[in-house]
Amino acid sequence: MSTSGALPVVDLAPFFTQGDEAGGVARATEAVREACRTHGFFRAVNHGVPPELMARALELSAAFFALPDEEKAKPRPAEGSEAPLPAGYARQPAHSADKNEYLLVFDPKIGFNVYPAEPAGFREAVEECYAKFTELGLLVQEILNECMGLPQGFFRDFNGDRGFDFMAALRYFPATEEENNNGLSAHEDGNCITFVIQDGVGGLEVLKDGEWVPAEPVEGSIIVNIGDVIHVLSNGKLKSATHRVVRKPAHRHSFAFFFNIHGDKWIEPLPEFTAKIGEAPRYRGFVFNEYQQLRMRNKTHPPSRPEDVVHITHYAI
Ligand SMILES: O=C(O)CCC(=O)C(=O)O
Ligand SMILES: [Fe+2]
Repeated sequence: MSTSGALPVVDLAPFFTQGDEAGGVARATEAVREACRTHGFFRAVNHGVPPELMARALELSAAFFALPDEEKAKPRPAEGSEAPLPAGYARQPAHSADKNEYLLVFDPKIGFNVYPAEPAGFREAVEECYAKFTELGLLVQEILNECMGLPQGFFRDFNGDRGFDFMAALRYFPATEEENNNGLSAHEDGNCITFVIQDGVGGLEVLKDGEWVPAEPVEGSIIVNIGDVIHVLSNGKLKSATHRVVRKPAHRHSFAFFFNIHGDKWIEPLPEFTAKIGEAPRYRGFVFNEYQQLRMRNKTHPPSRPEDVVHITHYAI
């Protein structure tokens, strides 16, 4: 497979400016719709997250991951924590095909988080980023509400609980000569909407019509992608695209923010994409937590055959 093309770019500026005589909101909404139908990914610019904050968070994250292993291992999940996933530092196990390490955080308001003592200012930058990504998630969710033709405020009601969102500061190890240079295996995201910021190293790639399209680093921009929940709700009209990270000669740093949904939610294709337009549902319904657990099992007990890994196709009709 070759690499070609580029991700669609969407300028979100019209959502942050007063007055819309020129119809910028409608054009940007249409651009999001088109990108989500064709690629499942787009590059957002003028998204409301300050570029200097993104740069600072990435720099401080690089300083954290450069610490000795004993230091990095200190932020461990609190004993008996009820967080949906273990908060704090983790490294992929040696047997894993994925060669990366990460620090996982939840909404700072909930109190699951454990932070490293160093570098100074890292916690503040992480928390500021988290708050800004939450705002952006709410905005993009509103845009999807519009471009999916759903009743006004549908997502605000259906997905108003932010307790399952989380963010990972990631570091990928440099490519080596001996192994395959997998940083993160090809996968689809299981959540609603994902936001990624990255340093200048590169390596994130998106599968589009059988070709890997690089999501190249462009300073100040944010990569946005649709996850399996939106894919199912839209009966497959908005794509949860397969993507991966290929390792490069240098360490790569990124942040991925997962705008998620409560685990108890029932997920199934919405009437706007089925009964109302005379189309058959392509997925059966499921409780979101059940799918999360199946995805987790893929990681903790990877099936020996790749075809046995659970994807959203598990629920395909
Ligand atoms: O680090 C990246 O660029 C992407 C991370 C990602 O795809 C994920 O964590 O699901
Ligand atoms: Fe992903």
